[in-house]
Formats: sequence, C-alpha cells, structure tokens
Amino acid sequence: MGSTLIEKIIEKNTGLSKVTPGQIVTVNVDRVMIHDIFIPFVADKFEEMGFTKLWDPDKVVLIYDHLVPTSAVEDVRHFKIGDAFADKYGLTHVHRRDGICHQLMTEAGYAKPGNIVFGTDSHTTTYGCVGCFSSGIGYTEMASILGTGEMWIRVPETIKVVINGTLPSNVTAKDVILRLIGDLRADGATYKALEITGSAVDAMSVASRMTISNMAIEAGAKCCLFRPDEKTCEYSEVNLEDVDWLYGDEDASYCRVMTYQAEELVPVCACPSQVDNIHPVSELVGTEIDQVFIGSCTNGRLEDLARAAKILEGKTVACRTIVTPASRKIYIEAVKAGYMETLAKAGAIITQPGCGLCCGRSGGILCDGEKVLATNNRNFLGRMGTSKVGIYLGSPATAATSAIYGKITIPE
Ligand SMILES: CC(C)[C@H](C(=O)O)[C@@H](O)C(=O)O
Ligand code: SF4
Repeated sequence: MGSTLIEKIIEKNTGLSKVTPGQIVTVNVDRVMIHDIFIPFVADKFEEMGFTKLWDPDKVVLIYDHLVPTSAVEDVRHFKIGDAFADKYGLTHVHRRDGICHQLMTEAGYAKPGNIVFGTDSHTTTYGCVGCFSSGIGYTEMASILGTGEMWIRVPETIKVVINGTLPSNVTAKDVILRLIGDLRADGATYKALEITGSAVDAMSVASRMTISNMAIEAGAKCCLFRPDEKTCEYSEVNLEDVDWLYGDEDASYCRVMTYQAEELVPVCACPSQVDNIHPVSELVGTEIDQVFIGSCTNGRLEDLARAAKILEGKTVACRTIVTPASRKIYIEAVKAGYMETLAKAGAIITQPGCGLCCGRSGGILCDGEKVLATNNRNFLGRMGTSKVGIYLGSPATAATSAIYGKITIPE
C-alpha cells in the first residue's frame, strides 16, 4: 500500500520503508522556530535539562514578533533573554523586527518541501503550504530538541480534502478553510494530518495555500500538507526533481476523504466566539462593525493587501480600519506597488509587521459591546480586547468591502 504525504516525509526522514498511523517514531528535526513569547521558558528548560550546547545552531530560528513593538515593560525582558541566549549558544538566525514568525519561516527559506520543522506556536502548521511537515510544540519539547535534534511523534492518520473546479471571484482560500473548519468542527481533525489537493488548489498561489495550512490547527490538525508543484519550487527555491519523491501513491490510505466543488463555495465568516461557528456572509449582511483588521500570519500577505487596496481604491472607510503586513518584505513590496498609499488614502491605519492586533498584544483592542471583522485565525473571547468584543473572521475581500460600509457586506 502507498503512503500519504505525511507518511512519505516520515519514511524519508527515518529511513523506515513503511510507517503506519499510530506508530511512534523518532524523527531528525530539520529546523525549529522559537518566538519571543516562549524564549524565556525554552531557555530556562534547556539549562534545567543540563544541556550546554545546541545540537545545531544553524537549525534554530529565533523570531521576535508577538511583542514587537513592546507595549508592556515586561515584554522587553523577553528580548533581553532571547538576545542573551542567542549570544551564549551562537544563534545566527535571529529576526528582531522582520515580521511574523510563520511568514518568515517559509519566506526566508527556513522551512522547505519535505522538511520536518517544529515551532513553539500552534500555527506552525503553516509551512505545510510548501509540503513541509511542521507542527506546534510546547517549550519543554523545544528545549529537548535544542539539545538532541530529535523528537518523537505518533504517525498521524490523514484526512484527504479534494477541492476541484474554479473558485468564484469573491471566494478566497480563507473562505475555503473556514468552510472546512465548519464542516470538520474545531476538534474534527485532532492529531490528524490534512492533505489538500484538487484543481482549485493547483490554481492557488503559495500564499493562499499558506492561509489554509495556517488555520488547519483550528480544526485540531497536527499538520496540513500540500504537495509541492512548480509554484512551490519557485517560492522555496528548490528543484522539482529534488522534491518529486513527494509525488504519486494513488493507493495511499486515508481515514476520511472530503470533496468540494469550488463553484459551490461562498464567502463565509466565523462568528463570535468559535472558529467553527461558520455562516455565509449573505446571512450576516448589515451587521454593524466598529473595526476591520486586515493582517496576521493568516492574511497579511501581498495578495491580501492587493485585494484590499483594489476594493478600497478611491473609497473611504466607514469604521476604524487597521492593516498589518505579515513581514517587512511584504511591507516594502506593498509600498512599491502603491497598495499602502491606496489603503492610507482610504483612511486605514497601517502598522508595523508583527502579531500586534491579532492576539490583542499591541494596539487595536476593542471595548465591551464592539464588533470587529478580522482576517486573522481566532475569534476566542477576549483575544482582541475585552471578553465582550464580538470577533468575526473573514477574508481580506470581505473585510475590505465591509470597511467601506461599516457593516458586514458581501465582498466584491
Ligand atoms: C502566543 C502563542 C503561544 C499563540 C499560539 O501558539 O498560537 C499565538 O501565536 C496565537 O496565535 O494565539
Ligand atoms: S499573527 Fe496571530 S496567529 Fe499568527 S503567530 Fe502571531 S498571534 Fe499567532
């Protein structure tokens, strides 16, 4: 019997000829990502475990993003500890103000097709967009990888998701993943690998696939993989011949297959306050909103800013609108393309790349009774201000169109 994508990656990594779901294996880790929130905990654990050197400093990436720029005095301590750890153990891959960790990991080429990567963040599933097995772990596990370069995992079962056809022009990857989470429910893919395929996926940019793999964790998935194609190779700067071992195996065995016809999908939102509370935008039309947020590791990429700028060109926003590019590189590209000027003229506030609003850490928080339409990945109670803020999650197209009216509106 053939192997699913995740099985292939684990087989190649371990040298085992066939692995099966449920089996416990030890893998060699290709790369790890630690961000500012967890570095103090990782650093403490690492020394508590008695390690005195990193297994491979070149494979460790430290990224400051959640606390950039700082908004509490205590945040600064995280940078000091991170800098001291980097100095002591010879870390060279340290990003102090370049953008959101998950954007940087593939953008800067740290996570490549076929790799196994772990990070101290739940949305580490993101790198599956390039066919990398990536998953979030806690700081104790991270400390142990830093010392050994190894990690145990239980081989996950795979759910195959097939999306064929052509998406309607106002339906984006964000609507696809929201719909999928609504169908799976928040725990429907717990510890399972998602494998996403089909002609609608082939037509998507790597950035769009990233939106999907990013949010897979909201259905509990261990990882979310896309088979690399020419677009992946161009993005990740690898040759197709070097990643074609990830192809084939029509006879692989899946625990579930879900099939969608792209033409039938519609713009949707996740309504307060659960990510699987999915409703078509058409049912929500007219809902008054106080704020729109376009950004995060889910939807702060160039294509998202381009979409928002196209919709807001020559318009004026009717509610507070905040736009955050996912990385410095995207920020610069968006400035060059004129998107930032268009968005600023429409009345949007542009912030520095980083997590910022997405986790309510720096700026853009709301008060009791207010509603926000946001492009990030979580609408949990209290995430963007008080626990009486209603967070609706939608695509950049839905967000930008709704900003014009100050009401939830079907995207253009
Ligand atoms: C702070 C971090 C642990 C958290 C995560 O793991 O997802 C954050 O990035 C988030 O999105 O809520
Ligand atoms: S942008 Fe949001 S979801 Fe992404 S890593 Fe930062 S806080 Fe987490």
